[in-house]
Amino acid sequence: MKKLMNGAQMKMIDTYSIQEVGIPSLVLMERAALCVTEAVLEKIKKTDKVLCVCGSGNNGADGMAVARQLTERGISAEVYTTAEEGKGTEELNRQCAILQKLGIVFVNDIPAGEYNCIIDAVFGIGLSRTITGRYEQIIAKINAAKDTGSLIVAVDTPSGINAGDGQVMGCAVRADMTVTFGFAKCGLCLYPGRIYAGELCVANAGFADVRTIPEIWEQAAFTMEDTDIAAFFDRPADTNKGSYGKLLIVAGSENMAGAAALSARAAYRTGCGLVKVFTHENNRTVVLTHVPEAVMVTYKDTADIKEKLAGELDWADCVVAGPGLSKSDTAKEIVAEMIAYQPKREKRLPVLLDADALNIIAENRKLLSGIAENEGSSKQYVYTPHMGEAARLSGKSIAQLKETSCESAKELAQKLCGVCVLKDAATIVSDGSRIYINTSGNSGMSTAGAGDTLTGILAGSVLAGRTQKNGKENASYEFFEKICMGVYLHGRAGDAAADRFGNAGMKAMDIADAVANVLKEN
Ligand SMILES: NC(=O)C1=CN([C@@H]2O[C@H](COP(=O)(O)OP(=O)(O)OC[C@H]3O[C@@H](n4cnc5c(N)ncnc54)[C@H](OP(=O)(O)O)[C@@H]3O)[C@@H](O)[C@H]2O)[C@@H](O)CC1
Ligand SMILES: Nc1ncnc2c1ncn2[C@@H]1O[C@H](COP(=O)(O)OP(=O)(O)O)[C@@H](O)[C@H]1O
Ligand SMILES: [K+]
Repeated sequence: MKKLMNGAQMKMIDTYSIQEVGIPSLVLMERAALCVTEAVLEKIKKTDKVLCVCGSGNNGADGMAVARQLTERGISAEVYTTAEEGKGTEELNRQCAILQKLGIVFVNDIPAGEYNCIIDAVFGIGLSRTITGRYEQIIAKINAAKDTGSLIVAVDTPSGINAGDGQVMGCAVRADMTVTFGFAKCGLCLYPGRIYAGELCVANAGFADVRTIPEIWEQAAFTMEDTDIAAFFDRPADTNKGSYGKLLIVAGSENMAGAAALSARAAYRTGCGLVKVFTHENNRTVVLTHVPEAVMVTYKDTADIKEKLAGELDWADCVVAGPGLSKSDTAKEIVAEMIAYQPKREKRLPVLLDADALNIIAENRKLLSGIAENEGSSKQYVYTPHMGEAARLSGKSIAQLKETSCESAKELAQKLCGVCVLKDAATIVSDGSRIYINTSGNSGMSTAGAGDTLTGILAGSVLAGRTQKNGKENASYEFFEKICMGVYLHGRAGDAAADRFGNAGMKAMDIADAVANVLKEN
């Protein structure tokens, strides 16, 4: 697990390192700049010309230090700065004075086509308002240079991108690479900031260890990495299929079989012990053709559907409900029964609600209050809305949700009394307080059925943690973390499917099957 910081948290880390621990500001800056210099040297030729475009804050000071370090290495590096003499930060004034003594050239324009590489050091985490006027022109000139083939390397953040939410504050530099300090910033993992950042390189600038400072560490968002996968999906030798959980998938509707098949296949590929599909009788052949390992429980009409479902809920260790379910009266009855059933059970059943189950809830607020009354703090419900479904659940527009995705996921989790997986190109998971930002996946996953595979993978992830080497439930990971891991694994499976079939040609079933490859390789 890797922490992600916003601008304010990073500022606290900066201040703590300097004021509490006593690491001099210029030492941090020198190390930060060295990381940029090394990254640039890997990308350019000895004869290339570099221009460092520096603002009047410490981001600009970093840029000046980079100009000095490149000059030391024999590279032609010049500086353009917006800072008036003596009016920058203390560090900037120091860096500027050194450059003047060294005779480094200061220029007064950013001509397109003249420099092979431009270092964007206009704004970093100190960007505090919408960019207009002179700064807008500077950013336009950096982008124009990019269009003529200059390599653009951003220092800490692409200038104009909000480090917290990834939004463009008026305009922003389109970098080829961003060297960011200490921690990846949330805004460089969220869209559109993630695109503006280009290749992201997280550099160790020597900040003090902040793991013991809850205001920073506990509050920070996080993401998963490949190195986390093995621990979640550990499979001890002395186990049987019951050790990996019994999953009930309530999905599909009359002649809608694909969603159930995708979810079930993905669940098995994630390591589920036993998967039962509860669906309309007409779907039996299709589901079994794709997942012969599945157990089928089918219905033809609503006659005894409640009793049938209750029996299966008793059997299950986890339930997925909603993919391909439709909004028929039968589907509505199923969702209502599932919610009414929870308080009757001694042990709370993890219930993952997706697609039409969410639409049914959005249209019937009584169901929501049913959940709210019984859930308390147990948080066993997981909701997986895409932006359209989230708009229906929250009453916000899709544009609003995208601009405030972290806050929106948090609010939805609170409102729905569970864990919200707000699906998008950068999926956010929240339990109402914590924020997970997903960094895996690709545009090939924008394909029908990709969400159905997510439900199976999430269930697999929840159930994988059931067993530890001693046969007891794995308490090392919280329910919320298991869901975050499922989201990460889904994206990695999408990446593996794209490696094999390409972004355009891959399809949802490829994602389901590729989970096996990802688990095998990690
Ligand atoms: N030891 C350290 O401290 C270390 C710091 N590090 C580096 O410092 C960076 C943070 O530096 P920072 O805090 O000085 O902020 P920075 O990003 O340079 O911007 C502030 C300036 O921009 C201005 N401004 C803001 N918005 C504006 C707008 N829309 N339009 C116009 N102006 C605007 C703002 O003006 P003001 O609001 O004061 O009027 C101020 O002048 C960080 O990202 C990293 O690169 C690393 O070297 C590690 C060690
Ligand atoms: N560009 C992308 N990058 C990363 N993940 C993506 C991208 N597009 C879609 N996804 C993921 O694929 C899934 C699509 O789900 P959803 O929209 O519910 O599809 P469907 O309803 O067709 O099954 C989500 O988990 C989403 O995060
Ligand atoms: K910058």
